[in-house]
Amino acid sequence: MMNTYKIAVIPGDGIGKEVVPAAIEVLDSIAKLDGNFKFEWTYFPWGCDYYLEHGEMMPGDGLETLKQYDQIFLGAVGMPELVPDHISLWGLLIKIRRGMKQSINVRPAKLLAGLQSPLKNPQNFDITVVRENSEGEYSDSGGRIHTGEDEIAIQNAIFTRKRTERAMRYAFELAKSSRKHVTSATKSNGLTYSMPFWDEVFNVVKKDYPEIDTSVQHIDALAAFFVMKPQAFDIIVASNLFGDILTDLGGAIMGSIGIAPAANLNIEREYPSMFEPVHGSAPDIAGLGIANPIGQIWTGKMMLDFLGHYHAGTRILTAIEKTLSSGVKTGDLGGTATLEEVKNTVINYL
Ligand SMILES: NC(=O)C1=CN([C@@H]2O[C@H](COP(=O)(O)OP(=O)(O)OC[C@H]3O[C@@H](n4cnc5c(N)ncnc54)[C@H](O)[C@@H]3O)[C@@H](O)[C@H]2O)C=CC1
Ligand SMILES: CC(=O)C(=O)O
Ligand SMILES: [K+]
Ligand SMILES: [Mn+2]
Repeated sequence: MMNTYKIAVIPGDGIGKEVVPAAIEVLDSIAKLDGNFKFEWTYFPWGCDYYLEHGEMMPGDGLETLKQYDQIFLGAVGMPELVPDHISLWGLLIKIRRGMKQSINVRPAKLLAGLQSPLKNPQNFDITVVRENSEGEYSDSGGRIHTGEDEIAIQNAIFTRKRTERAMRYAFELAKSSRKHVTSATKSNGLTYSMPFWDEVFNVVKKDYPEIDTSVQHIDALAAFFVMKPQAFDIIVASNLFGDILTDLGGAIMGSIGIAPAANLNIEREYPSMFEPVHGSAPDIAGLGIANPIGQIWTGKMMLDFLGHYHAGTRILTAIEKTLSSGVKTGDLGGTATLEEVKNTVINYL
């Protein structure tokens, strides 16, 4: 039976507009080769250009519109010289994550064939960070009062038992089909309420998974271990901000944040999930045709996995590794290839 997936496409800003069409070409190629499914792409021009014209990042009924699609494929958001980042991200990216109840963000990092990690002697690491994606330190609770010397900024971090537990349970479920280890990223030595709570919830949840080994690390030490011994980790569960920071580091130890993929999941499948790479809009290289499309392409593989097309997803990752092994790499990986060359090479290997 031929499945047709209706995908809402939001290239967004900067290099999002370059890497998204490239990844879509790759996804259309694998669909053709596979023969069991195809995509119907609908583009939405939402982002900072839209904001500059309309005063909002997406139309008022944008979330309702998105609910009509099977999944969302997004590039990146942000044009910091013209729109403050908290306006643009909260008006689109974070609005969708929350509005579509994408409470889990899954971000793998593994040593790929053909890639030079900046680590001197990298062991074979394969980590998945499960990031709580709907609350925590990313919060619009707080305020600013007074001016000048008296000025105060308050930013509340919000941790609910329900969502903390949901992220942790997802991590344990992943660990069952992985190497059966979950590490909790904490900081209960410096934060007196949120992270002791996080630790307590972790201790309760782990009792339901006696077959899974666990460890707890403060986020500062964990960041150091990502560099010193990334092979020691399997599944990591982290709060919104800790997971955010850790996964740029995960990209870096693979070779570049330009290759790191991510999936914002509505695990209940009540609303569409959103697939967007770890990296941002990279204004420093936008428009030059030299952005690395691999993060977005690998993100497309995660979308295929979520749709149940594991074989097609594996073929994409294999084609990525063959491309890198053949030396076709963009500048962030020390190569000289353009985005176009990398994309075409991936398609050829497919
Ligand atoms: N999920 C999203 O939409 C995100 C959006 N942002 C936004 O993006 C803008 C820029 O933020 P930055 O902190 O500079 O992070 P960034 O990830 O856009 O860029 C950091 C560095 O990595 C490089 N880089 C990123 N992706 C690359 C790729 N695919 N190929 C080659 N090089 C790549 C950039 O050129 C830059 O030097 C801001 O407006 C920020 O708020 C940042 C992170 C995530
Ligand atoms: C904004 C950002 O970097 C993230 O949430 O992934
Ligand atoms: K992104
Ligand atoms: Mn980030």
